[in-house]
Amino acid sequence: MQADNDVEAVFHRIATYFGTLTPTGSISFSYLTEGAANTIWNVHFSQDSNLSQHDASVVLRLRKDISSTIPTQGLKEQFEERIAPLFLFDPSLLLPVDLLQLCPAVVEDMNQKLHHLEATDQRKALRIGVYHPSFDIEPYAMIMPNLGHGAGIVVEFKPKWLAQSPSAPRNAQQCRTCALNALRRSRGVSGRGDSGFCPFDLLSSHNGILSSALRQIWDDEESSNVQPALRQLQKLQRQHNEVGLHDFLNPVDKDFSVAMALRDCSVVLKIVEAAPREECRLCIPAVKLLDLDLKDAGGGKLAKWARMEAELIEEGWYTTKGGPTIRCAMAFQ
Ligand SMILES: O=P(O)(O)O[C@@H]1[C@@H](OP(=O)(O)O)[C@H](OP(=O)(O)O)[C@H](O)[C@H](OP(=O)(O)O)[C@H]1OP(=O)(O)O
Ligand SMILES: Nc1ncnc2c1ncn2[C@@H]1O[C@H](COP(=O)(O)OP(=O)(O)OP(=O)(O)O)[C@@H](O)[C@H]1O
Repeated sequence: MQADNDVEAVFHRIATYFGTLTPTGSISFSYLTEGAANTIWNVHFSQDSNLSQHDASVVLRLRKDISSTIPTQGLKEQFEERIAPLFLFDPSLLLPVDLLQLCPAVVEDMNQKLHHLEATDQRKALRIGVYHPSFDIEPYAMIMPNLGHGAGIVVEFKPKWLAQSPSAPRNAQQCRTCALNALRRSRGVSGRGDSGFCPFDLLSSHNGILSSALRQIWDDEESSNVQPALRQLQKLQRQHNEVGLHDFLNPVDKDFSVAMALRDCSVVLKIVEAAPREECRLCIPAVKLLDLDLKDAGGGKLAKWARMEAELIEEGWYTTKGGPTIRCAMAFQ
């Protein structure tokens, strides 16, 4: 059957990724998780496969059929041209990402799995109803190492805005992230960008402040490896800082794609038991930045950014203190 042959061809392409030209056994995919724009799938090999030692060691990332995503091949080119050069100081912060050609049957199977997850209440309510484009429209996925594979635990957070918005009032008491979190909490909504701490605390030279922020995401004092990566991210955000209300309202000749990507990426930390003679109980051998896709200002995004910034300014979210649930570092400067 053609569909089986196609799936076999995908299997061979994934085997080639691992340097194996004659794979045995079979391959399957299981849903791992998803964000607003992409779904993430574990890659499994049957026990009798000569690739079984690689079971769940890589993931596939498929874009969703929404106006804010662009073809995966173009996304990869943009990443290589615009994002990778920003991280030459430490390329290990980025995950190696490759393109993988899928086939109609695999894409269809994954869409059916999303439907099944919905029918069995295993897909978050806010993600329901969005699937992948058909193979004709999007033949590629990204393939990359699974950060959750192997020993240790994985902790993830979004640092969001590590530089204040250029259009925040001079007398601001809250940073861009805390101001938006306060607005959203007042409306009973919050997303992954609300980690429960002020992003500036992540850059604090005061150990107690840093530890207390990080304890919102994992329950230990170890933090030494995290700040260099965050400082670099802050530096890059400052270099790409044309993201004020004036910029969004006057977008001609402006490019927000890198600036807004730098403000919406995730930090993933791998945490493992330290060797017995180490000072700390745990250590962080890997810090990675995920989801640095360039942001497309189309599809209503530009209007959203302008509206959000205008609301924060006009409704006074920058200038009020956050209240009992938000402790912004700016209010303590
Ligand atoms: O607008 P923000 O700052 O809330 O960021 C959005 C994120 O919300 P967050 O605040 O991190 O919970 C939002 O994240 P979640 O929905 O919380 O996973 C998306 O990352 C969204 O980007 P896109 O639409 O997928 O390109 C993000 O939108 P843009 O960065 O593209 O505006
Ligand atoms: N290589 C990976 N290994 C393990 N988990 C991953 C990997 N890549 C992504 N994930 C998980 O999948 C989630 C969603 O992935 P990703 O951030 O790429 O989606 P997105 O739709 O672009 O996110 P957003 O909601 O920010 O737009 C991540 O937050 C992370 O938990």
